[in-house]
Amino acid sequence: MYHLAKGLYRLATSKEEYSLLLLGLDNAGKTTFHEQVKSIFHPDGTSASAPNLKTVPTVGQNVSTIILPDMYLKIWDVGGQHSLRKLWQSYYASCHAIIFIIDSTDIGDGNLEHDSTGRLEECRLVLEDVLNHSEAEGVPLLVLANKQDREDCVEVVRIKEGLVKKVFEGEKSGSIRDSRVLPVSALTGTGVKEAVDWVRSRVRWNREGRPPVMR
Ligand SMILES: Nc1nc2c(ncn2[C@@H]2O[C@H](COP(=O)(O)OP(=O)(O)OP(=O)(O)O)[C@@H](O)[C@H]2O)c(=O)[nH]1
Ligand SMILES: [Mg+2]
Repeated sequence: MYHLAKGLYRLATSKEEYSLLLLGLDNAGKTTFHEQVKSIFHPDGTSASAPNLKTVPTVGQNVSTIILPDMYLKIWDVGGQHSLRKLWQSYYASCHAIIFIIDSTDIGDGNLEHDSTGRLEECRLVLEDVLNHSEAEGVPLLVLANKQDREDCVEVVRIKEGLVKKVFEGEKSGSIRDSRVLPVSALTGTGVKEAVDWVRSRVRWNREGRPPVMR
């Protein structure tokens, strides 16, 4: 009887947990975004606090879990430096969504067909590599055009047309995945809540394809 009651209690109180992987080149703003998310949604039930925006390049990973009314969202913020990118693939099989963050001030004019002064080509290669990995197949992908607070940023429509659409057209598996491109400023927090809301709805939508972990 005790075990039955305990089981029923667990069932009634447990929640779905989804994992979110933050990717992007070094300096794109992943950790800054992560800090804003933590400050807005308060991880592990802690009280609200100002975001820590003094980031240093990530070596390894930063992990947090935010508690939402209907789910736990576990966030994996990994290092984007060249030598660390080979570690990303070990997260693909267990993540439920990927946020790929782009520094909109470091991609020339945002169009692959033009000569570029920034890291556009590097960004394309890295994004393509993520999308073509078999374990990332079908995982919802949110591309964030970050640093939109800066005057020298490329605007989101240009990034969508000039980079993301072209990468998607070349996706090897031709797999169907939910995707979206949104503007954001991780530094000021503009667009951060909308980004998390998109992920929340998409991981739920994809729960048959990638079932959550019950906690
Ligand atoms: N103006 C502006 N600066 C930003 C924004 N987001 C991040 N930065 C700055 O960009 C730099 C890099 O930010 P990080 O969040 O550490 O970048 P990262 O992607 O985590 O870098 P790695 O850990 O090396 O992969 C920092 O100086 C941030 O303050 C933004 O939205 N606007
Ligand atoms: Mg970082």
